Amino acid sequence: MKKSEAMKLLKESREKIDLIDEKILNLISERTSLARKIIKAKIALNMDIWDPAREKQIEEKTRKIARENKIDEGKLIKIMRILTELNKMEQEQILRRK
Ligand SMILES: O=C(O)C(=O)C[C@]1(C(=O)O)C=C[C@@H](O)C=C1
Repeated sequence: MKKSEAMKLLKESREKIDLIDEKILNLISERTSLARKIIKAKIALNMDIWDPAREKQIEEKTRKIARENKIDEGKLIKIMRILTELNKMEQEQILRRK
């Protein structure tokens, strides 16, 4: 590959990554907003914040998607765990404020 081609490829790929990162971060914000709604339902239904069966479902779905896309399963699961942790933390904060 020529140096000029490589530089173009790097620049274009990084621009794409910037756009994807923005989308990911906006989706994470959207996901977190849903957790703030869910806590209201959980309070009304007298449910715990932690739902291990639901988390298991998410883990299984993540494993499947990781395998289909040949991405490291463990790493993808770690990302999803961070997202569920973020939501549980948000829900706990709302509960404490009540
Ligand atoms: O589905 C719920 O009950 C949620 O509160 C959302 C969520 C998640 O982030 O996906 C968070 C905590 C639960 O343990 C399970 C799932």
